[in-house]
Amino acid sequence: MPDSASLSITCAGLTKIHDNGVAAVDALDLRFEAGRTTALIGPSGCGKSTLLRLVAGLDRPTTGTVGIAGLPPVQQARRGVISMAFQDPSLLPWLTLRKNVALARKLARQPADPRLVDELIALVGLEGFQETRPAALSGGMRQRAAIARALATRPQVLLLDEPFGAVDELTRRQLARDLPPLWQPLGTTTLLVTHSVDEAVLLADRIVVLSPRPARVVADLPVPLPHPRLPQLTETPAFRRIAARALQALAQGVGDNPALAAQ
Ligand SMILES: Nc1ncnc2c1ncn2[C@@H]1O[C@H](COP(=O)(O)OP(=O)(O)OP(=O)(O)O)[C@@H](O)[C@H]1O
Repeated sequence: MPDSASLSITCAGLTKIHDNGVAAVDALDLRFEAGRTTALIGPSGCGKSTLLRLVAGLDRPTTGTVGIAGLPPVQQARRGVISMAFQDPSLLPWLTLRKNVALARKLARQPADPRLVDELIALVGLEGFQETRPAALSGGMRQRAAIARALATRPQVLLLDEPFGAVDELTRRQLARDLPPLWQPLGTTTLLVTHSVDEAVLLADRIVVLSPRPARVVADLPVPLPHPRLPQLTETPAFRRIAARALQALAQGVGDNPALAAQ
């Protein structure tokens, strides 16, 4: 049972033209169901991060709206229900790993929960590094720390922007297996930006494929595979079929020959 109400996210006519005139997101109409995980994939520079920043309330739309359970993102962010983990994790250098993760709860005005903090650190494979400062962690370890920090508030909305970019392939697959069971019982609505089609299929219930800039929806694919998704699932025909469809849609979006992309 979810221990918090799930929140859906609705983008209506969402358009973002940056101050330099670059159109990053164009009239997107998308609804992300409460409690589901959606992977956003698309070519580099197509506007994925911009979309995530709009949903987080870090950027304002040029036109159109984002609603999280009907409220503007900024308002939901103030309630502390949104968590983010970005590719470039901004851990506080003077705090230990444990304190960095614990700080998230403090900032969200939630009571301290040392057991949860240590559980999350272990889950992302950083047991033994609780007292280590960020400078002594590798890039991939810092990214995993950022994921633990994002989960420490038990968020209702979780925004992950290429959170595994610097993590090695085996660890990525372990995280893809271990993380969803952590946020699913909370009813967390998760958006994951990734460049890896396999990661999208492993983690998500749905894959939205975006076109080159400005981002438009090219394909909207369900991922009807049961959880937990063990690493060996990537070798199964069902998995490969979904991954091939996502790749094909990506290639179609950039105007490539879909027959080639599917091979
Ligand atoms: N603050 C900004 N000001 C001006 N232009 C921006 C800003 N942020 C992003 N852009 C531009 O908007 C476009 C989309 O960028 P965005 O970072 O959203 O793409 P992305 O799909 O996340 O890229 P990648 O996959 O390479 O991380 C790019 O052309 C980028 O240069």
